[in-house]
Amino acid sequence: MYEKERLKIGFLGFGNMAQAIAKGWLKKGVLSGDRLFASGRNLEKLEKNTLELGIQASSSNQALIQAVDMVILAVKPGQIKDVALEFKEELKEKIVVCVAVGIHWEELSDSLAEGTQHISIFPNTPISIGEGATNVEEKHSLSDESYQVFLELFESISVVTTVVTSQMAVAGVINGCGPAFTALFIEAVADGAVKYGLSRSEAYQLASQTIKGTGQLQLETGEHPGVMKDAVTSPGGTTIKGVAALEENAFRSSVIQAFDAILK
Ligand SMILES: NC(=O)C1=CN([C@@H]2O[C@H](COP(=O)(O)OP(=O)(O)OC[C@H]3O[C@@H](n4cnc5c(N)ncnc54)[C@H](OP(=O)(O)O)[C@@H]3O)[C@@H](O)[C@H]2O)C=CC1
Ligand SMILES: O=C(O)[C@@H]1CCC=N1
Repeated sequence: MYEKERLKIGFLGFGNMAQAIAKGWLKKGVLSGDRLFASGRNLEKLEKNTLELGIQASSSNQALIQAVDMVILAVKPGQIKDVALEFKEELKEKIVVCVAVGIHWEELSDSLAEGTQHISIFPNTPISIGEGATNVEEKHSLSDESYQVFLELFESISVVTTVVTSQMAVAGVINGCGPAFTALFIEAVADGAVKYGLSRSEAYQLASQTIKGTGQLQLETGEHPGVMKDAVTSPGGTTIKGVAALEENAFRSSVIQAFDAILK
């Protein structure tokens, strides 16, 4: 029986994504540092990231797996299968959560022992402040009890969406790549404002709060984005002039082409 209060979680690979998840749990007080473990190839580099968070670091992946109940595989996609194969025996008794882009349940199964409880997910970086969006592959081999524990942990720092295997890639462009697209937009908006004399800090604050508020408004009202746009664009007003200029430069088509670039 897994109890959230006693569960120990290990990050095999402690880069950007693993740190974001750990920070989210710590920030939200879901888990304390003594329940979190991380392993990496270079202990000195690893400790730079673990010490400030109070997480225990190890240069041995094997020791990490043995010390925990849940293992989060957070190395690069190209390294996942090698790591899974190397520690196949040790992972047999654990809950394995794979965050690698493009490594779905079926694929990872080939590198793990039969019967291993594992699930593939696609989180995003805002999880570090408890505002993540996590796509979870529908197909998994966690027991009901393990799945409940997993869900509770990830729902505490993100909105969890169950996605069929064939749509994991497209959904992942929205939540996984989306923070980069959104950051580009924030930067561009600020550049526009700075050009006309607003300070960078004021521009970033205004831009980020406007994106946050608009997203929240859409989530809470379920309003069609076009209706939200219409509510701001008064006839002959200022906003429609800006919308027209953006469309002249194929704003929406540019975004759609980003999906083509990633998925084709
Ligand atoms: N960043 C993001 O927004 C998202 C990332 N992901 C997925 O998360 C995973 C990690 O990505 P990300 O955090 O960005 O990448 P990083 O390169 O930041 O992190 C990967 C980490 O794995 C470590 N590592 C490599 N090989 C081993 C090994 N054999 N044993 C232990 N540790 C090892 C690396 O250490 P070292 O540097 O010393 O080699 C590094 O710290 C990827 O699979 C990615 O697809 C998923 C969704 C979003
Ligand atoms: O670009 C990448 O490699 C991953 C996918 C989503 C975020 N980072």
